[in-house]
Parts: sequence; structure tokens; C-alpha cells
Amino acid sequence: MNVKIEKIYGAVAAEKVAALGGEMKVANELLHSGKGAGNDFLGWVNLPTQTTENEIAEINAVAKELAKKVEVVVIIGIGGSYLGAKAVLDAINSSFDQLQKVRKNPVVIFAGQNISEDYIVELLDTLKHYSIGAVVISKSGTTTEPAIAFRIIKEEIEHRYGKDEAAKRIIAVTDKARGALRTLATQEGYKTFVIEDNVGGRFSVLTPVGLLPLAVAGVDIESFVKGAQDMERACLPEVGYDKNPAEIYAAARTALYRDGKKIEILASYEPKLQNIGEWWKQLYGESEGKEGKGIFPASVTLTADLHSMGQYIQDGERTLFETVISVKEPKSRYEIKADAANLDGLNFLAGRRISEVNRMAQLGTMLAHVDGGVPNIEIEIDKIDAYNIGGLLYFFEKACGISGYALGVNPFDQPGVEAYKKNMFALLGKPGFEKEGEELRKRL
Ligand SMILES: O=P(O)(O)OC[C@H]1O[C@](O)(CO)[C@@H](O)[C@@H]1O
Repeated sequence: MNVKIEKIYGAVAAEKVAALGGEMKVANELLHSGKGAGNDFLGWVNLPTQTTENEIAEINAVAKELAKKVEVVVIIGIGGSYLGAKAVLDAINSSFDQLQKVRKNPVVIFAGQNISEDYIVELLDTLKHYSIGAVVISKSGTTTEPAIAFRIIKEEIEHRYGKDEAAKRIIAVTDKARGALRTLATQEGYKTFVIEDNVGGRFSVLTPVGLLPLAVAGVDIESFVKGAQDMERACLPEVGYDKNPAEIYAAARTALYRDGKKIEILASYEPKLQNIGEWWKQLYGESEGKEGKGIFPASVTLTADLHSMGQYIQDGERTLFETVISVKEPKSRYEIKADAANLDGLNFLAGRRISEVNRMAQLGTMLAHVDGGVPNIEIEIDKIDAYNIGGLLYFFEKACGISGYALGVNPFDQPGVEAYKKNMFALLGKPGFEKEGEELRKRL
């Protein structure tokens, strides 16, 4: 991985960024010494190198067993219990995975990430035609969205296969002892995997939360973890600032934020990486957005969004900076052909690869945005595969911890998420919320 920050120097001087190196190092060291805020949630820091071959083998074995039985696996979860697996799956699989006629692995789909009645009914209607199983993922075991979806999918599976067989088609990933899902899993005899107490949801993609769904879908989780292990080593505090990708990225975005750039747009020219942006938004949004502070994380997929958001990025409020994930080499090769009529005038591209056009779009856009007052950070990965994506996700986690400490917040809590939950329960008349419900209804 290469983190290139030269294209921010027009907005913030190189010396100013470099001067933050020491501060980033201190923040990085705090993640390892465990002396910073939220230090009971640092289990993710050394997680990749602590993951054993046996753990990976067990996840693969359980995934294989389930895959043998079913055509479709519904992964139920929300936030950190959903976004990582979704992001990696979309990045690694064919963009048209669900249309493949010859399959080695079940189709993996997601539920519990919304409370849409239409979504659930359409899901149930569609599932009727397939042999199904489920993986339910909730660290707390009490989150409303996945709990509702699981109640429904569990009933469907039990109705179709009976309770005994259902217990072989459902796997739970949850807290080792607490929460309604743990109680239920024990009661029903589900195979379970544990999310350790010291790993928060948005930092859990390298635990069974991410690894199990990925293994079910046939992703090489060994390479995924290996990529994260190598990145863990590359981002250790012992690695000098100049060579430390997480510290460099954290310094660049911190310098820009302190200089008035309040919005970071994560961009990619590969549509397969769109959901990496969704995962990244939770990671940075929940970690940094508190106490009236924090960079607002947004994301775009280019060139598609150049035809929608491009105007704003080029000419709107100058509070933005852009971080581009660029990919050195595509997996495939396709050359544009000459056309005798050349009505579209594109024969000048004949014999050239689509990726070359994409590359020139990227380089041209970067310069246009920099000229328009949008500083640009580039995060370059070699290719989109399990190894490189594993490394990319760990890199973002590490840089997030460092940035959060540099911002002066606890990057590992999310107290603000409770406000909507309280109001929703009050409006739904949940026992214990009667008084709040009355007050809220008056305001509607
Ligand atoms: O895995 P759980 O406990 O269901 O939580 C899902 C998500 O909900 C949140 O706790 C926010 O409510 C996120 O931090 C978390 O990733």
C-alpha cells in the first residue's frame, strides 16, 4: 500500500503535516499501551496476528458444513455486524455473483440492516424457492433491527425444516455470555462464535463477525487475515512515521480538519469498492463524530458520481477533501475495439484498455479537484483481492484509532446512537418508556 499525500500540500503546508508526525506516534503508542480513552475496546489492535490457523480452520469447516446444505444464506446484522462482510464480499466476488448459474458457494444475502416491511416480505417470497440457512450476528444480542429480522427468518426456517434441522442451519455470532441472542442460541443449540468484549462492532470485521459470512461465500479468509497481519506490522508504532501508512493518513486528515476541511469524501473508481465506503463511514463516523467534533465521512463511486456529485465537489463549499482508494491493476483485461463507422468518435481509444480510460479519468479528476480547492489523498493498493482488502481494512481501523485520539475523543464509544433508540421505543410503547412516549407524541 502506498499513501500519497502530496496533493494536499496546496491547502496545508508539507511542514505543517510533517509536524504532526510526533502527535500521531503518541496516539499510535496509546493504542498499544492501552492508556488512552476507551482502552477496554482495544482487542482489534493485535487481533490479526493473534488469530490462529485453528480459528480460521474452524470457521472454514463450519461454513463448509452450512454451505453443503443450503443454496442461500441470510446474514442478519446491522452496523458493524453487517457492513464489513458486505463490503468485502462485494469487493471480492463477481459484480454479478447472484446471477452465476454454476456456483461453488451459496448465495449470501443480508437482512436485519433495516426495518422495511417490503424488504422482509420480498425476502420471504424469494427465499421460498431456495434451500436456506442463516447466520445471525449481534454483539449486544439486543439490537432491534436484526432481532426482528431473526425472529422472522428463524420462524421460516423452523416452519420449513423443523426445530432440529433448523438448529443445524442457523449459526449465531454474539457475546460469549450476555444478551438475548446468547440465551436463545444456548437454548436452541445453535453453533456459535464469540465476539470478544474488547472488540467493538465497527472494529470487528476480522473476527467471526466478518470471517464467517465471508467463508460461507467462499472468500479466502486466510489471505484476508494474512493481509491484515502484514498491515498490522506495517502500522506498528515502532515503524517510523515516514513509512507508517496509518500515521501518515491520520496526520494528513488531522491537518486538513484543523485547517477547516470538515468533510472527507472517500472515493473509488472501482464500483466493487462502494461498500468499503459504507463500512468506512460507520468506522469513522461513530468513532469521531462526538462532542460537537469530527470530520463528516461521505463517499462516492466514480466516475458514476462525477455525473451527480461532481459539480458540488468541483465548485461547492470549500470544506471538503477527498481520499481516493486507487487500484494499480485490475483483475481482468479488455481492450476497446475499433469501429468502422466511428460515429461516437471513440476510435482514438481502439486497442487501449478500459482500465487506461479509468486511470486517466482518475488522474484528470484528481487534478481538477485539487485545482478547485479539494485536497486529495491517494491510498493505492496493488489489486482487489482478499489479501489487499484485509490490509486496507486494518489500515483504516488503525488510522481511525490514531485520528480519534488526535481529535481528543474516545474513538471507541457511540453514546449518540442511543437517542433514536430511546425515542423509537417510547413511540412504540415499550414497557418502561410510557412517559417519554406521551411527551414525544405531543411534539409530532
Ligand atoms: O452487533 P450489535 O450489538 O447488534 O450492534 C450493531 C451496531 O449497533 C451499534 O451499536 C449502534 O447502535 C453499532 O455500534 C453496532 O455496530
